[in-house]
Amino acid sequence: MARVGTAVAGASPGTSSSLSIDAPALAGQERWVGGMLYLAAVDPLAGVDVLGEPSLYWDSPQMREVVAGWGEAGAMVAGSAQEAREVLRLLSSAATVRWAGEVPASLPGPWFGGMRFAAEGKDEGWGPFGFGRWTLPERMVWREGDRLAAAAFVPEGPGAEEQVRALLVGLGANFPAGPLPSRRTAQALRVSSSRLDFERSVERATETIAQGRLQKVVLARAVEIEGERPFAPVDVLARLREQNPRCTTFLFRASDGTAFLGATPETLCRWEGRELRTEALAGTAPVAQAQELSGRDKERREHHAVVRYLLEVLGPLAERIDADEVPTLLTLKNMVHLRTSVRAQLREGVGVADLVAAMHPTPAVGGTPSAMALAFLLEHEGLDRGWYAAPVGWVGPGRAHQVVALRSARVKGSKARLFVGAGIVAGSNAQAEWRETELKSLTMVRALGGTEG
Ligand SMILES: C=C(O[C@@H]1C=C(C(=O)O)C=C[C@H]1O)C(=O)O
Repeated sequence: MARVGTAVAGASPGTSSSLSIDAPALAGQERWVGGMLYLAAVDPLAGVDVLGEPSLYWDSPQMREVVAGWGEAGAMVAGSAQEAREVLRLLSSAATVRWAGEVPASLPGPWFGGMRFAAEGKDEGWGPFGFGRWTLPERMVWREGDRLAAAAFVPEGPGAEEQVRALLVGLGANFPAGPLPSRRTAQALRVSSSRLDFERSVERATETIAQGRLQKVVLARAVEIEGERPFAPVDVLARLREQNPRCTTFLFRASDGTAFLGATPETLCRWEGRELRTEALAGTAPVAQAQELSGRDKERREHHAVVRYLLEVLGPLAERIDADEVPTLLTLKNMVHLRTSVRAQLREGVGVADLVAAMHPTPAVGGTPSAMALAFLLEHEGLDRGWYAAPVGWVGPGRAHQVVALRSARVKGSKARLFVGAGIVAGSNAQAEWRETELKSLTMVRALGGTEG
């Protein structure tokens, strides 16, 4: 059963969940009071200097969405994929916030969170994240057009509006006007990952593919990283957004403060009313080989597995689907991907909960046939992916933006566990796939090490 937790004002993640109710029972009711104001400021992340480390960050330059959040006014927890679907359905249909005073013209969220890639997992480090968890920040600051707006949320109850006003007064008076000052604290990293294990799994995958039981499977591995000093998530975020302007930079905090952060190039769904935007992103080469990428047979097969899948699963949910006829190149800092943009006009009543349930995991992170690929991963990958490669993002009434949590790491103190994967099809070569995952790891390694690279 999905649960709703309300936290006391000012509480940090981990002190929530005092109230436990059946999430669907909330539908149609207003349980939080929100208030807003505009700030004379330019960078939501700059709030770190007065509010401390944020509990969430979301920066999608493509959609012009930038949000930082502090504290937790409420949390919704899901213990399974079915519960995650219920929570997403609830948050995308019910107005959970009653606005006191001015109502924002547009607002990402206000619920932010994510879920696990798959149900099973043994890595205790993922424990505090739960299967799925979405939070309503106590204070959030976001870009609305050319201005920054700030909101505060408090559980509905006596005195709630006064509490909201007090929080807003504090935000308006103290929020730094300038951008986050750059704090370039480069540090040496100890990096380790088992090459032999990964290459063996790739070989096992190509054998299974040769036997005809699988067409594609995306194998991932973890990279263990240790810094000389504890990582400062804000500094890592600042570098991620600067170095990856075409990606969505994100941070979510678990109940014990562990950070899950990254800069992903892949959108799972941007949903608004009847409109859906999604994409197939698969097929990778170093920037220097960009011109050859579109012509490579192996890369094209990896890519087309995703396009076919999207058209197939979206078919029953859409009245109309438009996809690019040929993939284009998406150029990132040090690699290029094949990308096919897909837009759909959805059937009445289809929302983000249905989209996530139908689409995740796409063969960009799972494989084909999907069930076979997932069974293969469970048996041979030897990795608890946790929230890596899973849908993370924001949701609110009638709108949501979910990305695929790639190029990401779980960070606690001076330790980080980073995740990278690559699509395996017939003809894949273990050494080349290792090199591809090394390339993908650079996004996080550079940001954690504080280097420009
Ligand atoms: C699995 C990852 O990336 C995915 C796999 C890709 C590929 O195999 O070419 C490309 C982009 C992503 O869909 C990752 O970054 O960890």
